[in-house]
Amino acid sequence: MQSYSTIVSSNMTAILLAVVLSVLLITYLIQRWRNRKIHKFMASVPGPVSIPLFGNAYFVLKINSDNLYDVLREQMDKYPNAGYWLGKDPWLITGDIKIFNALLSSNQNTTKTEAYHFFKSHGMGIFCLNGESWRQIRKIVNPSFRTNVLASFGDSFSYHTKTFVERLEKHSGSGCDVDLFVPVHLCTIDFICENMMGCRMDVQKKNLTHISTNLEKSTQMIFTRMFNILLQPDLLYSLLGKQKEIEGLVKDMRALAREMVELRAKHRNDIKNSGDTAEPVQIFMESLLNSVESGALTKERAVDETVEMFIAGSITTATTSAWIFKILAMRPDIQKKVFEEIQETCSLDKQEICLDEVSKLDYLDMVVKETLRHFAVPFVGRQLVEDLKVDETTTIPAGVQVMPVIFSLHHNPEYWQKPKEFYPEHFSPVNERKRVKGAFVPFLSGPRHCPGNKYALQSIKFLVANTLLHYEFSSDEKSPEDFFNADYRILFMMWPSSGFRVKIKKRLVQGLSSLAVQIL
Ligand code: HEM
Repeated sequence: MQSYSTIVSSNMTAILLAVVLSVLLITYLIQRWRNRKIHKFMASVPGPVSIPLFGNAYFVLKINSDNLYDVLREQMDKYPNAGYWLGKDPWLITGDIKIFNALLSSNQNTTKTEAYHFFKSHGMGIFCLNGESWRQIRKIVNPSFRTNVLASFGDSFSYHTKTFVERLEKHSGSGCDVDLFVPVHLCTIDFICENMMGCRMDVQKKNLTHISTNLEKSTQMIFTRMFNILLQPDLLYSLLGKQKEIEGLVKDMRALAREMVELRAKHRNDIKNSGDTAEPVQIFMESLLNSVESGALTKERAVDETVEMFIAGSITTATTSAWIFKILAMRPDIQKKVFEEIQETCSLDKQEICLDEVSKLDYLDMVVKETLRHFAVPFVGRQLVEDLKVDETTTIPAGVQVMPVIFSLHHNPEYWQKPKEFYPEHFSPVNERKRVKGAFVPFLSGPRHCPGNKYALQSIKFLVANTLLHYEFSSDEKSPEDFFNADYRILFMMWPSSGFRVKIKKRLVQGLSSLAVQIL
């Protein structure tokens, strides 16, 4: 027979358990009631089966940085506009143009999802900031991309492109494959350092390849972390030694950024002391240092912003340019057309294509845009802080996290004649006029669009056109007929799993054959 005290103790345990369960149930019901709009909305959109408590977290568990694109593409095929519960967080993953347009034009819903915080390992700047801090820095950044500022970059593009052409020389004619990413990236880093920060750092001449390869590795680590729940807690990340590893990878890039802030600050002082009162061109670093002088920003924040601009401006333009060289190598027909346009449009006796002429290369412009259609930033993320009205029948409630999937919109057969092919004619003037607004958004649109969009197009076209004057590109790799279903990994943008390998040969065209030699 059970003693009195045992009976009392087991009754107490049962009561305690009932209280705990009741509290949990009541908390759950209150939460559910508070979030009833979200639950109602999530129930109204299709999506994969959700398991109680875990939701669709199993969907994230199977993702790693190598299969991220495959998993997302497969999900988008099944559910072009779907709700996912990732633990307690409601997500809408969408390729719907109406949602894109409503979200991107919203002045209220500019807050990025929490996953962006993992980029703080690079630096806590404009890319990760939200609210007032973001607005403040955006005001500093915007003037750096005005037309008069962009027009002042010609000499710098020319100087660093000559170095790039010179560095390719050792690879030309060998018949061997060369992966172009690092050489192109060093060149776009040189562009950014001079045009945004006002410092000629000559990373190509100093052969600072580790700045590029380390940035590739740290970015890969951040993307892996974003999609691996186990790596997300800061403490665990540090204990596993990952935080130290990433800090080691970004150390020299941050040192370079700090050096540029110091160099430019000294340059400003020297000018002031010399009595020169001429107004300098308002490049990015000038605006940044004005804010440091006025006390609006600390010097440490200026270093963070310099790092962000360095990364945002260099890796994206390098990926796009490297893609173009690869596409031209795989598609000699397109390469021939681009080169013929250069011959017809530019006065080659100067042995260089200047910025003005670059802006007249319409077919090259179409090739760049088609490259961005296929291989742009694949998706972005926004946390709704206010209800988002999409149309008369649909409002997405505050609290939902929205992931607009750009590659899905960019391959939607409703907007593209040959969605899976590489077809520059998608951007012919006739087709551009016919296209629905918002169907092509490699730089997004609205208040949080990419401020570097015009600079990006200008620098990519300058580099590609001037390189084509000297070299022809070829490849043993066949151009995929279906780019949508090819193999990619994701590092800010889409990267070919097979790398950016091409063969390079000096171009032998009458009147041009000696150009590379003269430039060298
Ligand atoms: C082909 C080249 C480029 C592409 C495809 C591209 C694309 C994008 C996209 C999609 C975003 C939004 C990211 C998000 O919200 O998650 C963005 C933001 C940004 N981009 Fe670009 N970008 C390119 C080049 C550049 C260049 C050359 C610069 C600077 C020189 C630049 C500076 C920035 C900055 C500062 C942001 C953050 C803006 C903000 O949050 O307000 N980008 N870019």
